[in-house]
Amino acid sequence: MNVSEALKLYLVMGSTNCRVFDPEKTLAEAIEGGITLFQFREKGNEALKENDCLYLGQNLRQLCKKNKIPFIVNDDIEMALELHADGVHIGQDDGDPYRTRKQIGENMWMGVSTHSITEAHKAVKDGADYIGVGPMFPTKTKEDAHQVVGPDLIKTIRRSGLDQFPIVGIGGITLDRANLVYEAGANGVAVISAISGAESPKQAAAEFLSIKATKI
Ligand SMILES: Cc1ncc(COP(=O)(O)OP(=O)(O)O)c(N)n1
Ligand SMILES: Cc1nc(C(=O)O)sc1CCOP(=O)(O)O
Ligand SMILES: [Mg+2]
Repeated sequence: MNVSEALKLYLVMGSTNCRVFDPEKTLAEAIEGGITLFQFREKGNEALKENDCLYLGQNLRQLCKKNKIPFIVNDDIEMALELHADGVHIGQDDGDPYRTRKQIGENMWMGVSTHSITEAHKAVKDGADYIGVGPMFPTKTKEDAHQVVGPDLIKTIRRSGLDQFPIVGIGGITLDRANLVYEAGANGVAVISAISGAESPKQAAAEFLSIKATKI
């Protein structure tokens, strides 16, 4: 699977986002529903620490491996290497992408968060394999989220020369709004609460996929 295909339905999640089931069951259900990429993002006041975090990461990594879903680790490059992850995701304040690339080598994917055209072009120049663009809509999940940029920023980035580069929209994406992100030109949507907080993560994931299939 190449990066653009993997971005189609990207579940981002950690233990603090799982409202109905435990993280392992939430991920297993979402995989059954058809997610195409997973990011382990263990964040927030109640986040697991050290060995507990590593243990959960190992379990989720195993689940992804068994089901051939690429596994990305958020922020923590050491953990990504320890878990033999398929990639890392870093934000604008998470350190130098060149250094990250040196640490992970050429075989792991590097995703970079962006909130403007300038950041998008810099991320590409710095060697990102994909960019996350957000927030698409207001979100309560990330306390320190940037101001909303909306799907229009994806359209503008596409028109600015990055017409084929792998792009995923993130932030406040629900079943009702996903269509706007796909239509703006994203390869996919990255979702936390709309899947990990759903009564049925499996059904939620399947419904996201059906939107992509019918509206593009
Ligand atoms: C796919 C994707 N896009 C953006 C982010 C946000 O990264 P960042 O700005 O570093 O914020 P945190 O997630 O670390 O709080 C992401 N994780 N994934
Ligand atoms: C992790 C994250 N990054 C964002 C960005 O804009 O870069 S918004 C966000 C939170 C996404 O959670 P939900 O799908 O529940 O809104
Ligand atoms: Mg980060």
